[in-house]
Amino acid sequence: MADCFHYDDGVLHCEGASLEKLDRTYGTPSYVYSRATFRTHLAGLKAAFAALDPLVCYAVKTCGNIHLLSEVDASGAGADVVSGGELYRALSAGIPAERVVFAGVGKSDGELREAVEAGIRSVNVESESELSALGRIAARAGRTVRAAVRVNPDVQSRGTPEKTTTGVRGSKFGVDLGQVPALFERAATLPQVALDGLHLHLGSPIHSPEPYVVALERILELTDKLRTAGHTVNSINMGGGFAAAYETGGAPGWDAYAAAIVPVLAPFVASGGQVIMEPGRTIAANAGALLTRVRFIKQAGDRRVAVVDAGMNTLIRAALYDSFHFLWPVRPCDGLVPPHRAGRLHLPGLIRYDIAGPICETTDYLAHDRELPPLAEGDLMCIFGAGAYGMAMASQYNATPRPPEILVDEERATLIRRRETYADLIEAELPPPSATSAAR
Ligand SMILES: Cc1ncc(COP(=O)(O)O)c(C=O)c1O
Ligand SMILES: N[C@@H](CCCC[NH3+])C(=O)O
Repeated sequence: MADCFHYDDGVLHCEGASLEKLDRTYGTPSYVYSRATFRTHLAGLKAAFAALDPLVCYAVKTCGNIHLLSEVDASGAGADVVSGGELYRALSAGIPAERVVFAGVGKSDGELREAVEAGIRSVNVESESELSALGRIAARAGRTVRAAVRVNPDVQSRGTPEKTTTGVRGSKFGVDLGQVPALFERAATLPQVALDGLHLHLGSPIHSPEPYVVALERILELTDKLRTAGHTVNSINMGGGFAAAYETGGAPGWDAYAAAIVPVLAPFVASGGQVIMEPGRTIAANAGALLTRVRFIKQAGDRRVAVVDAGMNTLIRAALYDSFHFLWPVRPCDGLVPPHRAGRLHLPGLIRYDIAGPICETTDYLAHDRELPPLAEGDLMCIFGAGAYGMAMASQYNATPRPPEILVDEERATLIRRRETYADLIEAELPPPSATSAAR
């Protein structure tokens, strides 16, 4: 998996752009993306699975800026969306509706209607009630909608946090295996719903191919059962979940996933079936980084704390899931450039820090106990692997404007989302009575 963030002459660059230079133009905190990495990842994943000729539907929730989505479109990939808003993003970026699949346990009537009217590739229903609602809405619109059932295959994956596991018994996601035939029976009574696919998503990240193999074998067995009962299964959507290397070598390559998964699905494809996949993290995580600045350094008991200007409002993953993000100064003192990215680097001269954000929450840390080159107030730091679920989960908590997003293409940097302002914080709020009467 390519990574275009590298040290050149002791200074961190994204492709050919120095992060110091980006800071001078855009300030901190800022999200910086490498177009080459994003593109290479889309192409590399597709190549690894070429034998299945899959429809790759990039998970918009991961990082949904329309400039990145237009890269997705240009690569020939589609979009996996989980809300009307994500559908709007995908269509706004030019992704054709026939390459869009729509998951989600709680779609509103309005969202189902938008999907039906857009004519998307598949609405992935997650309950019998949703299937009935889809039938009613499609009938009212006088349109036929293509659908799949999201199946809960009840497969646990080792190392996947409980908080991000979706495909185990009792989860709110999908329909238990045993209930799926009943949904196909029900769909047969809904003339406007063409139910012809099965969908699964085990969770995120799934650190090895084995859980996919187990889940897909169950799905293929179910496919046989459904076909024997006279139903049609034209597509199997294996969801997302491929890991990203937050530490050097910390994830299997796509070839390793493909080596195990392709043989399982090849007979289905040979029989005319289509495979769909919904990668997110594996595409975007290492295509993006968060640039932040050390504001203050303080001693708290026996801990050395560097307070930076990015916090859980900017990147919530560490505070929410205890996730690991490698971080390092943009111009490390004494040229202490990291030889690779890992939790513990044994270099002489490192000092142990906690990296805290400015938010008024006890969990607002980006990292604990990290050995880093000596930091000074004002230093620029880079938080790596922040392209996935970074900006997408950023908030205005503590009334903090969200950061800008910058897309780098070789030496050229383009602002693809501006920094929010204080005015953005109150933009959607109606004036309070006092302000209204004062204005009169
Ligand atoms: C239905 C669905 N598909 C795809 C994804 C993308 O997952 P990942 O970013 O791990 O590839 C998710 C998120 O976990 C999801 O919920
Ligand atoms: N948002 C999570 C993973 C869950 C993905 C959504 N189904 C993360 O930051 O890792």
